[in-house]
Amino acid sequence: MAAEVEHFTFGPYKIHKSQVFYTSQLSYAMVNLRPLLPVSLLSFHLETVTMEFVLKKYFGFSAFRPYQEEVIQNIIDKRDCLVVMATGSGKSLCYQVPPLVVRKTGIVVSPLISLMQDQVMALKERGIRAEYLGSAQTDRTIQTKAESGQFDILFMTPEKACLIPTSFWSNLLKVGICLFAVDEAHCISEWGHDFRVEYKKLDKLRGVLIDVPFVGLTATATEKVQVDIINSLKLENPFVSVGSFDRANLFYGVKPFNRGQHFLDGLVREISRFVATGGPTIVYCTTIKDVEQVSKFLLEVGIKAGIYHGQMDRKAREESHRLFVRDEIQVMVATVAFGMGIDKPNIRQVIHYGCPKSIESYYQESGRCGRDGIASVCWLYYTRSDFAKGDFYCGEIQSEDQRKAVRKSLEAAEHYCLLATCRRKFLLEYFGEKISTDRCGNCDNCITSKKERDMSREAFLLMACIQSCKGNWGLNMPIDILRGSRAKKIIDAQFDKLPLHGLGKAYPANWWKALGQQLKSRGYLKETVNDVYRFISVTSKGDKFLASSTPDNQPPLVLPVTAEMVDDEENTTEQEENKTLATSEFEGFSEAERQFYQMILEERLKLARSIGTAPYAICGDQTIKKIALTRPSTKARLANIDGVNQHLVTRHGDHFLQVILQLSQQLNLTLDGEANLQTTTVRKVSPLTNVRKKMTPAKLEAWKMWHEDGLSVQMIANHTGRAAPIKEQTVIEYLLEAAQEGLPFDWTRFGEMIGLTHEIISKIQAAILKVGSTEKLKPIKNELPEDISYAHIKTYLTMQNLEKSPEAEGGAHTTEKDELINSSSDSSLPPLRTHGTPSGPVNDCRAQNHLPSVCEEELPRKHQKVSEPEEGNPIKLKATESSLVGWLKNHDEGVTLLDILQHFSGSSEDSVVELLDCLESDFFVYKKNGVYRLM
Ligand SMILES: Nc1ncnc2c1ncn2[C@@H]1O[C@H](COP(=O)(O)OP(=O)(O)OP(=O)(O)O)[C@@H](O)[C@H]1O
Repeated sequence: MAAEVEHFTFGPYKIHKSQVFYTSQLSYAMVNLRPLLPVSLLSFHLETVTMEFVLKKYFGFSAFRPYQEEVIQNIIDKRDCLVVMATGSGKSLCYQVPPLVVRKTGIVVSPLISLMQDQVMALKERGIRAEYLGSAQTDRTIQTKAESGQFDILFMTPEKACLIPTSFWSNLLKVGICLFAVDEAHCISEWGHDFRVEYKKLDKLRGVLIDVPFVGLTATATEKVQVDIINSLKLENPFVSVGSFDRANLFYGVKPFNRGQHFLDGLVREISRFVATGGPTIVYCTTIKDVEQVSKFLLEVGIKAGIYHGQMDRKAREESHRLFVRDEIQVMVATVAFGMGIDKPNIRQVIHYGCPKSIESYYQESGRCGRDGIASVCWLYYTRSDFAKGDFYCGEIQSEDQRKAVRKSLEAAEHYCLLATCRRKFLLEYFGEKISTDRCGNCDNCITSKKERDMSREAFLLMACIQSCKGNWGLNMPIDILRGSRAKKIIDAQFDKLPLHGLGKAYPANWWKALGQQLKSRGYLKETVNDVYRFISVTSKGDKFLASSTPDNQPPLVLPVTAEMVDDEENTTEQEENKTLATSEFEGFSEAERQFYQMILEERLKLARSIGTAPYAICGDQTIKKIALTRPSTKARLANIDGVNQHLVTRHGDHFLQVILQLSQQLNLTLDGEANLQTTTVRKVSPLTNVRKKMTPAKLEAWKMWHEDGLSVQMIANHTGRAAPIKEQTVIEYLLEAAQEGLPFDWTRFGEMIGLTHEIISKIQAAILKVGSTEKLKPIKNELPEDISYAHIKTYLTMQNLEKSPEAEGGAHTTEKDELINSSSDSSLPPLRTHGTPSGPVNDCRAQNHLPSVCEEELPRKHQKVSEPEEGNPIKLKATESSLVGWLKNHDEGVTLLDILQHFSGSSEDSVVELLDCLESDFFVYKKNGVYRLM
């Protein structure tokens, strides 16, 4: 890292560094000098100041995951942090971003050399200056370079951190250290697994690294372990961020097995299926003997499998690791020695051949799977003898406390194996997380088929969906909706917006037809025939069933598994994992696009080989999928794809564009399509279940009281079942949140209850138009009369967000005054755009027959003034790089191409588009959902 400069010079301007704010806003200097500076100079400033810019530039992502921003901000503010988040949730970003924002070195202590090496490789591929110090480092100059601040991120082992001379730290402190992160911080605790004694000594550095925030990060820490980490690292008033442990994209399954030829044949068959679809697999064995045996079987059928265990020499282990991480071999058979040190995001299957020694290690090892969020599978095979290994695992452990902890963890692992109920629930509750549902729908126990079984949930879904179709269709339509079809007829009727859309993907169409047949024969459904058309509807018996059901809870409805269902269910059960992958992997892909995807994966592999890195370090599978679906023809469009960083565009952009063009021609695919990749992280956990997971019990309870028990907001607020009354405003917010989460919602009742009239809506719309953004409510409220409350504004915005037209949903009622206002409509106002839903079709009243007040034609004349200055502006502005950047700066919420063309009416559309293309490929401007924003 270069020595820190005191002043920045821009032509005649000299700015002291103190005038540059390291915040998510543009710097002081930029704001003041923007109109005078060419973009090439602005870039320097943009790069130094924004967290979002760092995220897109180096990582290619357009949005932080929920907790990341807070943790990063706290680190930048020099506060100690403890981050406990699921594997693959994006913890690393929390220590990777601050050094790039504040331009000081971040120190990261990591337990394994291989892990550090992989992370360094991936960071370098993003244009980040990263290195590591540890026994395997052969370059003796690294330490000297590091202490002069030449690296953004410096990894080191705990041993190195403790042994390195104090002069190293004092030199580095002079040039600047922005954080001291301890990754896999559970190693610090004797209560956790993987206890490492050197971790306990790290606290000594507190006295050396004064004023440097310490950050502990781990994916597996019970409350006890969290306390241990805080105490051991002496974290002072830490910002603690504990997220969900749920890995929703992972399927969990367990089977007992007997070691032997027969089982191994089956296992090899199963692995072959994954390998055929390009799904990297790890097989964890409990002994080296098993590693050798399983790999021998795999090699015999021609599967290239690597092995990894503690008795191999270091070189052989490293080579095995390298080949797997770089996609040169698809299967790794290993002992737990191949544990924390894998940073490969696209592992699709983790098999445990034998019960692991603790539930923590199982969670950690299985968690290596699907870190890129794509559906993946974790199978655990156990024998009863595995449970008797407690003494063996205790080995040489002296401490009685630790022996106890080891035994307890093994017991928990045994419990997990023998469980008859939801495995995810068990795992989450083990880590202290409560989930309100008993069935996740994505583990073997939640999907097991029987000859006769309770199909209440499926019946609920089908009947509710038929009801949503309002008796206007045959059985195929609701089935297609449940199965997530995006056929034209479904899009046209907006059935893809139904909360039920896609909830029935787990079963094929024939399965649903068989269920429909049964429900018909039992009087829950009826079919009427008109001419040659058949219409399906719910009978009064079906209505009663629906009335006594909630999305979480239905009265039992045990139905026989018919022959048609048996075939499908057996298939579903036996090959659940493959089906999940096969369907979700290529959801939304045409056959040609699927081929395109496979071919471009190959190209990425070749590119990675040629530059000596891992394919995932260039970009993740998820990004490759988006490329396969959009097939960008320009660097600007490539840069726009989530996961594409600046380094990739600069270094490999031309190569990628050439390959995309060539493959598109070869496969007869057009360029520049619109990606609609909603389902790449598809999982079998139903979204309704997720709703319950996301909503807190208090919110869900409020919604139930309102929706099911018909209570008023006032009654809910003062309900006697609650320890203390809550504010009515809070209840309203809870209810709006429930609507947002997709729970059934009666907008008419809600609108009436809060007194939302058309007149009020018109006023809110006009206020929004005047304020120009919906990001903050206060400015909107300030534009409105006293009697229009935040509840009105929030309700209106929620409906907009959910693309609910107040009229169609009955969310606003009409008063005489409303009619008067509506009759004085005017068509001169620009379309209303709300934050987050920039130009959705539902807002376009020419396409939809929705509430007039949502459309510009119907806004009252008195609001016309709002847009007059723009319209009446006689000066035709010309767009240049700096004028465009300057103007975008004032539109945080983004603008459409039309907005830009209207503002810069002195420039042609072609020249504006060309300018935008340049700005996009240079990472100044980012386009999302048709809206341009400054990065
Ligand atoms: N804001 C984001 N947007 C999109 N993807 C992200 C974001 N943050 C992280 N990721 C991706 O999520 C994946 C997992 O991230 P990361 O390796 O940081 O997880 P982790 O929590 O550190 O996992 P582990 O505990 O296994 O080390 C990576 O592929 C990473 O690129």
